[in-house]
Amino acid sequence: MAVYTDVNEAQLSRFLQDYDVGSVLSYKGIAEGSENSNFLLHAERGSFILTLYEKRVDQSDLPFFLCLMQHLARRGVICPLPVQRRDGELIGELAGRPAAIITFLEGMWMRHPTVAQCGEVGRSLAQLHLAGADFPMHRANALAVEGWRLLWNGSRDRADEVSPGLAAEVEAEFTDIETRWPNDLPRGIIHADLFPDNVFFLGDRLSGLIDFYFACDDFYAYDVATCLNAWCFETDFSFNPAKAAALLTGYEAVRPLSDREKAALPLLARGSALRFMLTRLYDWLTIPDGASVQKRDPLEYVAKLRFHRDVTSPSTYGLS
Ligand SMILES: Nc1ncnc2c1ncn2[C@@H]1O[C@H](COP(=O)(O)OP(=O)(O)OP(=O)(O)O)[C@@H](O)[C@H]1O
Ligand SMILES: N[C@@H](CCO)C(=O)O
Repeated sequence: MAVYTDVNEAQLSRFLQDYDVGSVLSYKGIAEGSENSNFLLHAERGSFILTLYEKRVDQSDLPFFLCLMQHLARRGVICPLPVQRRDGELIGELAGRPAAIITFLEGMWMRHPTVAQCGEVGRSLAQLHLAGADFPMHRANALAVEGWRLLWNGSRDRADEVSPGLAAEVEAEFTDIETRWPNDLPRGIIHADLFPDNVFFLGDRLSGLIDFYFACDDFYAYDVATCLNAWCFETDFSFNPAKAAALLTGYEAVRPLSDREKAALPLLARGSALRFMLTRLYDWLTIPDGASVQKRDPLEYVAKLRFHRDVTSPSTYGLS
């Protein structure tokens, strides 16, 4: 579930007086998501998502996330547009939490994306990278290599509870990845969490990208690597080369990858698999069973890590 903070009608009506959306027709909490409290809001002038930002989001990052969505939406990326308050601000306060309203996007996320949908994601990711190139704000990636160490320090001692031998395997990964991690690939704004549950489709047409709350500055090719992991493996964790080729072809139709970016993909995909394994492992070990936050399987990302470790050429991903 993802309603941590309840909002009553009087509080909401008062909050909406600062906006030009008319009065509330109806609103209800949204179960999906885990970071923030989200509500579907029908107001006289349209449908919106109302988000109350909870403790896992650093409040000082909110202007970056909301201004980024505004910037991208104005440049044609299909993402929510934050609604400005009458005073021009994008962030207000509701029930004691920072809160914002963004436009509602139609569509559904795909539990089993098709090859064609992977192509659409690649294309949209490249559009996002190009549209973000002149965004003037910056945010370091809190979950870049140094951040992974902090997560690992909090889980290493219990990693073998999840899978025997995992601690030693991850230590070896760290040594290798930290030594070889590139420092000079093309970089700019990345989404950093473009998983299927953050992409809506109407049929094969992509109808929205959401959840920019991990967006930051990092290598564009790292974002591509994250999408390879999130979109191009099947539920039995097997790699689907047709989906990878479609995703990369879609991406390159908009923003061709340089030879150095291509050559780095196996390592970046390994690093990205390690990053998501670590956040999942940390949650797995620290969130109590039965808590409202959904725990995701870290072993899925151990399997992906092992796959990329054996990749010797980017041609495995369908690149020449
Ligand atoms: N602009 C939007 N249009 C339509 N639905 C939306 C929109 N934004 C969010 N949602 C809905 O709200 C749900 C939660 O949104 P979101 O993924 O941003 O939440 P979150 O709390 O940041 O969760 P997490 O980071 O765990 O995915 C989405 O799965 C989707 O159903
Ligand atoms: N996409 C992440 C969850 C955080 O948004 C995962 O699947 O581990």
